[in-house]
Amino acid sequence: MAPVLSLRGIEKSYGAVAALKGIDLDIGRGEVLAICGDNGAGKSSLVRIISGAQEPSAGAMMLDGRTVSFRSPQDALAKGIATIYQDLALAPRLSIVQNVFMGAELTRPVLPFVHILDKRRMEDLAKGYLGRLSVAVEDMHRPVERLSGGQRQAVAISRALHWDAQVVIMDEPTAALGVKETALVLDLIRKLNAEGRTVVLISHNMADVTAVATRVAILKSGRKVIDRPVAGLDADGLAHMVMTGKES
Ligand SMILES: Nc1ncnc2c1ncn2[C@@H]1O[C@H](COP(=O)(O)OP(=O)(O)OP(=O)(O)O)[C@@H](O)[C@H]1O
Repeated sequence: MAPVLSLRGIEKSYGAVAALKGIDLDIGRGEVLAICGDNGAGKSSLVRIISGAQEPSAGAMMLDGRTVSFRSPQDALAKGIATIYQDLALAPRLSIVQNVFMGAELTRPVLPFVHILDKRRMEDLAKGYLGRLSVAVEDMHRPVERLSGGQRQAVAISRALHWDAQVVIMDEPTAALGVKETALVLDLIRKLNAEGRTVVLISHNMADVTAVATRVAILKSGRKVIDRPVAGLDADGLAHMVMTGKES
């Protein structure tokens, strides 16, 4: 599988703390890559680097084989990498449509040089994105604070679809969710992947990882200690690897 994103020798230090130590990682196009590791292993630091939220202290990143650096999360998004953090960055009081198009509102001309919001088109498109994720919401003007946790994830993912993100990074997407909502979110990941999009899943939940991931990279004390297919692993075996940093 040709990597969509490659990391070579990525280091990140915070003063005297070395959070990432020489990470080499290839993220294959169309895979669901889980990144696991104990607290403090370096997962968040790695995500912040590939999402454009912070720069590495050393090392290189290649996007589609070309060296790249991201100036900001917006820059990474414009280059096809969307990150969905646990808080989802949604505006709770605003509607589904407003959240999907936040910062990318569509307009239409009504007079020369006069444009107004194209509410109909945004509503239709938002409905289409949720439909592609098999999430049916009747009222697209419902504030997102009135949606379930899984539906909110779907709104955040719809935003990534609007930007046509090729890589969607999801940081602990099921951490705050119950069983039913977790199942919905895992299904969203499968749907995204079925469209050919690459998903990077940061998770402490080994059952989620074995349910949807094709490959797992395990970090320990800032190093990548394991990088292997998920096939043939169960949640207990994976948990053991995360704890010991060794293949069992
Ligand atoms: N802004 C920061 N300033 C100083 N040290 C930091 C900072 N961010 C992270 N660290 C340190 O870097 C190391 C890796 O942290 P990081 O948050 O990347 O790990 P993690 O695997 O995401 O952990 P968790 O699962 O708890 O979120 C830790 O030792 C942490 O204390």
